[in-house]
Amino acid sequence: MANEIYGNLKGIRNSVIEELKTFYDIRLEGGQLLTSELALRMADVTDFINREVSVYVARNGQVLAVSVGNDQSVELPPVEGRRGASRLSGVRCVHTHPNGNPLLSGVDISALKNNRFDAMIAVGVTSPDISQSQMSFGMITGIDDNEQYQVECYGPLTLQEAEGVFFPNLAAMVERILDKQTGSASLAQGTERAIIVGMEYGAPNSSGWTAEDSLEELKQLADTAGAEVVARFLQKRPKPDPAFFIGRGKVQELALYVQQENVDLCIFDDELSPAQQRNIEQSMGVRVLDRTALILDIFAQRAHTNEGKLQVELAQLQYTLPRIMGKGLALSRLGGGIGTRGPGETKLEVDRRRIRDRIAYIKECIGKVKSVRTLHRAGRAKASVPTVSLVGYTNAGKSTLLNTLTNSDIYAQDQLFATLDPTTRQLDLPNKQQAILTDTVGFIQRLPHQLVAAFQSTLEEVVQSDVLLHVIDVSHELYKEQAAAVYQVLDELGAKDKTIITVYNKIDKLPPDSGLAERLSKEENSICISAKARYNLDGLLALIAENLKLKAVEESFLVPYSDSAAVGRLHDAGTVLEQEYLAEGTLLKVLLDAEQVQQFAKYLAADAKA
Ligand SMILES: Nc1nc2c(ncn2[C@@H]2O[C@H](COP(=O)(O)OP(=O)(O)OP(=O)(O)O)[C@@H](O)[C@H]2O)c(=O)[nH]1
Ligand SMILES: [Mg+2]
Repeated sequence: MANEIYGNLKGIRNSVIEELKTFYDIRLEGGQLLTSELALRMADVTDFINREVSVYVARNGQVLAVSVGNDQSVELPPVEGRRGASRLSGVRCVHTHPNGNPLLSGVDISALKNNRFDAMIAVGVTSPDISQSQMSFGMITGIDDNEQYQVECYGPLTLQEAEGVFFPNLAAMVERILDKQTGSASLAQGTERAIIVGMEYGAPNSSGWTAEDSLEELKQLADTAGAEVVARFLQKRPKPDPAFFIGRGKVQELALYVQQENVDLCIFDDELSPAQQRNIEQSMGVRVLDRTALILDIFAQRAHTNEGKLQVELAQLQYTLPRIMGKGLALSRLGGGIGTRGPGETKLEVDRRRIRDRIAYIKECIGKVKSVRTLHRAGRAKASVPTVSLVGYTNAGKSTLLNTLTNSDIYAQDQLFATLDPTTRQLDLPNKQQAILTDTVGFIQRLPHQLVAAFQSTLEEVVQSDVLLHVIDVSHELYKEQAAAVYQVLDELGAKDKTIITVYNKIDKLPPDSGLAERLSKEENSICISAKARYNLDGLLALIAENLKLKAVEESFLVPYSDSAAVGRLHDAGTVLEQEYLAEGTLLKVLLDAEQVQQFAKYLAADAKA
């Protein structure tokens, strides 16, 4: 029932019950943890009946239930969209202590843990002057080694100080910590209701992406992350607002929408500054992500290998560090009234140091993995097996192509960022030559630079390979823009000048009379294929072989039997195609890097064999 009063009501006057019912009309606006008004009205009743009064408040500030006495039988109406181990319940419990003690009791703390309340707030009612009442609150702030919730308590604070505590930031921060600790990415479970927001500003850009295209892609990213996009907003402005990015009026409009439609999450298409993100969060009272954070979130869900996880965590920490400092404002305000340096402040410094330590540690781990990889690569280079890497926009069909070319079965899906960890397979080329084919993470426009940096060691594989296959989904209307975005990332990686074969994929999806395929296949070093329909794969293999040959040369060497160690070295250096034992020595036909020929120059036997 909408305004039922729970608990033991025996002996309580009707007028008091009527007063309690009016608590349902109170709304905590603007993200405040508690208002003096609510606290004082609760204290007033408590003082009168000498029993505890509890009020349960949702994130949007609405009062969900009111109860009397300290029994725990309140049945809370379910709160939408807040489930999963790493999620708080979305409800906070405000209650009074008739004995005047403003601190949380052991019972309070277990109720906090058992119900996963957003917060447990106690108001110690000081009679007769209830305006002198103080409060404190506890929040779940982590999970310890025994998988028990850890709780931290703050206070006591005066009611005025309590009004200054901005709650949504605290709750969002705690949920992020819990996400980390339970190893679940923040969007992984439950479906969060999200709105997406884009802005068109400045001169129309030359890249060809409209703000709407980009927003459509953001929606796909949100889908991939597991959020449900319930609305999209696009604003045109001459330039971004320094404090809120979008216009302040727009922020108001969104805040209203978010409250009415029970939205959990607001995702911006552009990168927000830490201050903008904080300001918007404060005005809207929901979590705010930007494109970068969303992509990082997807990567966190997808990373499987140890290295991949480390790289994503590194990128996330680097993204979080400046933002935690921003968040500190909310926390340090807590400490404001208590001493010169409040508990929030010190804790924050500890957090920052922990993050820095962790960043240093992860960098070290990645460095170690990297040196092992460099060794492997050196081994391969010595064996002179040519390497070919697949690059391209996300969802272009890279993994599908690797599967068809190498009869493999790696994960390929119609979703963004299906592949995160590099996969390597042996590729047989028509001239009996072999190569190593590597599939990698897809690129996207405005790929977060933290990610590019974190994945540098993985992507080095790309930079080092002999030939790149740039896979392009020609059936996508923005394929040209996508290709340009890929070139930009390649440029960032220093791989723009490598030998690149342009592979126009998904040709089967083009209407037969479009003429596009004919036009594209005339371009230099390019080919039209369908990885899925297995169309023109032989042509592609031949083209790869041809490109590799440009780098490798076929030479004949005659090694005298007295120098037979050189035969072994030639086997190591290249691919031996033929070997014959003549009277003068061993004749070998070897495919090897042009640069390596010099090392064996004295054995060159250009005319030894017809
Ligand atoms: N019609 C058609 N669909 C294709 C073709 N190649 C790939 N696909 C589909 O495109 C989707 C994406 O393929 P993936 O191979 O996962 O793409 P990817 O480039 O590896 O993508 P990420 O790993 O997410 O960056 C899948 O649904 C494939 O079945 C093709 O030649 N024709
Ligand atoms: Mg893939």
